[in-house]
Amino acid sequence: MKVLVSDNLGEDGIRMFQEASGIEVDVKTGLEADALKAIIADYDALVIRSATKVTEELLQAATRLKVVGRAGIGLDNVDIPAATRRGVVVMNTPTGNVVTTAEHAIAMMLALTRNIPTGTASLRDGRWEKKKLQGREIFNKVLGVIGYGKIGAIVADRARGLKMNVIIHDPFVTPEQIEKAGFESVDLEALYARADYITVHVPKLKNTVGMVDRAAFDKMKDGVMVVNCARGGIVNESDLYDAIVAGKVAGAALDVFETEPPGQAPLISHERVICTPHLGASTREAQTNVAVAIARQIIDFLAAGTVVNAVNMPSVTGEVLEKIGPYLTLADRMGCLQAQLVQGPIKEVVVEFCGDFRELDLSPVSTAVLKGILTPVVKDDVNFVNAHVMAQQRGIKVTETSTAESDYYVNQIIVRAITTEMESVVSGTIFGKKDPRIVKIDKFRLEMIPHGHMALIQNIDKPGSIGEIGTTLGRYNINIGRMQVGQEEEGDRNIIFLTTDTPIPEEVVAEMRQLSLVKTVTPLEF
Ligand SMILES: NC(=O)c1ccc[n+]([C@@H]2O[C@H](COP(=O)([O-])OP(=O)(O)OC[C@H]3O[C@@H](n4cnc5c(N)ncnc54)[C@H](O)[C@@H]3O)[C@@H](O)[C@H]2O)c1
Ligand SMILES: O=C(O)CC[C@@H](O)C(=O)O
Repeated sequence: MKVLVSDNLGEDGIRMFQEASGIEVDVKTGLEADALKAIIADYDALVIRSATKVTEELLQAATRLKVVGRAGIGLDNVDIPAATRRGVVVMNTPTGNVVTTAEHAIAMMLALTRNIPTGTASLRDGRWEKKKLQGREIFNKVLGVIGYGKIGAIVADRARGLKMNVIIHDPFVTPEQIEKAGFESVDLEALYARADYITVHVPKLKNTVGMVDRAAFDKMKDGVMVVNCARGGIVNESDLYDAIVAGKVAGAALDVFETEPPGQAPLISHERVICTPHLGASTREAQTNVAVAIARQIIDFLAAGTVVNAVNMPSVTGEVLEKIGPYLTLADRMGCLQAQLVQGPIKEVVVEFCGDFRELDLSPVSTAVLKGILTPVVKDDVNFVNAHVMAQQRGIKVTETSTAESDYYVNQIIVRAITTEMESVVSGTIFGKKDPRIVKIDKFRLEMIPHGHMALIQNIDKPGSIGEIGTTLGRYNINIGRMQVGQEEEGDRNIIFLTTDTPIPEEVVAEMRQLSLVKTVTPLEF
C-alpha cells in the first residue's frame, strides 16, 4: 500500500507510516494541482492538512485511492460528495487540536484588547505610544461564544478562569447542557445585545457563512470586539470592515479568512484588526496529536478496513463493516424511499429491527436510514457524522426498537416515517449475501430492488392496466428495465415499481396520472 503525504505532517506521524509493515510512504509537499494529479494514481491513501485541494478532478485521476486523511478538523478543501461517489473514505482527527485552537482564540482576544501586536509594531518603528495604545480589562466583561462544540466549550471554560461572564448561543445544544456546565444559554439576539467580546466556533456550513454580517453588527453593543478562529467567511469581512470604520466594532482578531492567504485587503491593514495566518492549530503538541491520530487511523484502515472518524462512513471495524455493510445500503435506500413517498414534513422516524441480526451493533444502520431520509432534501450535505444532528435540527424524533420476531424473512428492517399528515411504513431485507430488497410498502407485499430511476404507480388491479402504462412510456421512447408488482393484502389495488433507463419527464408523469386505471404516480430516484 502506498501513502502520499502532500501537506506538512508532524514527524511522529511520518515515522509511524515508515515503520508500518506493508506501507510505503512518500512525502511530497507543496505540489501544484497538475503535479499532484500526475502522480496520484500510484497511491492508496492521501494525507493532507489544509493546503492540498482534493477536487473531483483529482479524485478522477486517483484510480487506486481508498482513503483521504486530514490531519486536523476542517474538510473545506475536500470535495466530500465526489469522494463518496468514488467510494473514497474521508477521515479527519476531530479532537487533536481543539485545546490548541481554543487557546489561540483566548490569546487573540487578549492580544487585541491590550494592543499587543500594534504595540510591538510601534516600538519596532521607534515609537513609544503609551496613551494611544491604552487597552481594556476583560475581567467581568461579557464574552459571547457562538457554537458550543469541542472548541467553543474549551474557550468558555478558559474565559471563566479569566473571570469573564460567559454567555453561549448554540441552537443544537440543549440549554440544560450549557447550564449544567455553569454557563448561560441565550439566543443570538441576546448574545449580540449583551456581549463585549464575541467569538465564533461554528463549522462553515451554508447557514453559517456570513452569519455575522451587517445586520448582526447592527445588533451588537457599541465597541464590541470580535474574534474568528473558526473559518473564514463566517464573519463577513466586508461588513466587518465597514463596522470597524464606522466605530461600531472596536476591533477584530482574525485567524481565518474568506480567501487564504487574504493578500493586502484593507481589513487586514486596518489598525484595529490583528491577524494570524491560520495558526489556530499550529502548536507542536497539536500537530503531533493530529499526525499520530491520522497515521494510526490510516494504517488501521489499510491493514484491516477499520474506519474511525470518517465523515462519509460510520465508524466501525473492518470486521463489523463487512457484516453490516449490506444493511447500511438497505437502510440508506429505505430512508431515501420514505423521503420520496411521504407527504408533509417528517416529525418522527421509527426504525425496527426484527428477527435475527446475530447481535450486530445496528446503530450505524439507523444513522443510514436518517442519511437516506435527508439526502433528497439536503443532497450531499448529510453524512454519517451529521445525520443525527441534522435530523434533530429539523425536529425529527428518532426511535430504534428491536424484536426477535420477523414474519416471512429471517430478519427485516421496518422504517416508519410519521409526518404531520400521514404514516408510511416500509420493510426491507437482504437477499443472498448483500442484495437490498424492499419487501413491503404499507399494505403491499413485493420484492423491489431500490436502484436507479424508478416510478411507483398505484393502480386498479384489472386487465389492461399494465399495458396502458407500457404504451404511454413506449410512445416517449422510455425503456422499462424492470417491473415489480406488489399486491394489496386485501383490496383491489396493485402497486407497480418501474425501473426505467432514463428519468421519466414531468409531462410524461402527468400523462400517466390521467390513465383510466392509474390512481397515483410517484417518480423515485435512488
Ligand atoms: N483556526 C484553526 O486552525 C482551527 C482549528 C480547528 C478547528 N477550527 C474550526 O473551529 C470551528 C469549531 O470546531 P469544533 O471542533 O469546535 O466543532 P464542533 O463540531 O465540535 O462544534 C461546532 C458547534 O457549532 C454548533 N453550531 C452549528 N451551527 C450553529 C449555528 N448556526 N449557531 C450556533 N452554533 C452552531 C454546533 O451545534 C456545534 O456544537 C470549526 O469551524 C473548525 O473548522 C479552526
Ligand atoms: O492544519 C491546519 O493548520 C489547520 C487546522 C484547522 O483549521 C483544522 O480545521 O483542523
